[in-house]
Amino acid sequence: MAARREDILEALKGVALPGGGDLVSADMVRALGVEPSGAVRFVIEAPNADMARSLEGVRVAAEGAVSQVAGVTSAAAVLTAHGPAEKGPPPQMKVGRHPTPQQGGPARLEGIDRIVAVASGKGGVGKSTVASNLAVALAREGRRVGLLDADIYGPSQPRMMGTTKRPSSEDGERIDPLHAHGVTLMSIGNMMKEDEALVWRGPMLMGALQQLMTQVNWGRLDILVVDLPPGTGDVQLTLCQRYQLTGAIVVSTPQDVALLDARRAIDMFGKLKTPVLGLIENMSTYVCPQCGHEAHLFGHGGVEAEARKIDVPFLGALPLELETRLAGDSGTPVAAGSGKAANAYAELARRLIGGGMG
Ligand SMILES: Nc1ncnc2c1ncn2[C@@H]1O[C@H](COP(=O)(O)OP(=O)(O)OP(=O)(O)O)[C@@H](O)[C@H]1O
Repeated sequence: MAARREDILEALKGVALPGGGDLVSADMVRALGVEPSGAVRFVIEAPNADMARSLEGVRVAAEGAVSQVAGVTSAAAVLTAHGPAEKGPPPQMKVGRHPTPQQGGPARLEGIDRIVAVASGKGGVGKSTVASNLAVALAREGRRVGLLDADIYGPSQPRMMGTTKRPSSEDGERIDPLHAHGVTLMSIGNMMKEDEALVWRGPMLMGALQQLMTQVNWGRLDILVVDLPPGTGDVQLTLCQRYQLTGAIVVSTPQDVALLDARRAIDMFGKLKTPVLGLIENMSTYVCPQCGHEAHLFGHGGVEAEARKIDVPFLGALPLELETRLAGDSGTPVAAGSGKAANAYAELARRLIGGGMG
């Protein structure tokens, strides 16, 4: 039997804090993740470093309590603390902080009708390419579209959408997003130098995501497309648990290894009760521009067959072509122009709109 979040939280309610109360009533549990294998990970976040140091016994007790829950195969907890408050007002809006507690269940974002996540199991299958092109194609169909690059460790939307400018903030609290190709967009990449590395742990990532979702002046949107990092990590968990998503689109190449990872991503969305709106096969066919020969470098049809097998819609196949890559590198997505790929994206956008998902 799979471990249930409610049972884990119930067990954590039984772990008392030295000053009274328990981990759950004190709202100190963050990033609770349950792997399909039954492995459970979570963060215990103390208000300050001194308190965190005094809670080692509580951490061990929490791991012990969770490991007794039915379906749990292992439990690992990490202690963190809020950092000291920043001195004085920041000169510019700064993204990256610990998340603030959120009351109630997944939240709706004011003024945003739909939130659709674009996900993949494996890296490099073209998820960011699909997210940017889909956003542009939806905008070309007349929708009000936002694009949030939540690929916090490897943001590529500033390059793909051609917006490397730093967004401004009038009050150091709210961020004014950027605009390109008819899309309102925001990426953590716009807040960093291009070659700067982010060395953040789970809570900082979750705080950054929360800021990007709630502190950006998105305005009224028909749809916010969220470009997720590859895999099944903290950002995916936080997004699905904290916000009401319309659903997720999973991108894969037809290759077996990519499909295997895509299945894991689909399984994760199932566990998080986030609907999978459909699968997309990227890098499907390659037509030689010289001789017109059609080749299937990563296989062909695997994603459609998988969609049929797990009974989710197959949203379409996108060609592997040089133009798509060059367009992404140049900052004008291929969907902004005309041609085979642009048509495929337009069709995809219409299908989503027709199905009430765009
Ligand atoms: N259909 C396509 N035809 C040609 N090149 C493509 C296609 N799709 C994506 N690419 C190229 O493949 C590379 C990887 O794509 P992209 O960054 O979108 O993948 P990703 O899945 O988002 O990767 P990451 O793991 O970094 O999140 C990019 O250079 C992109 O231009």
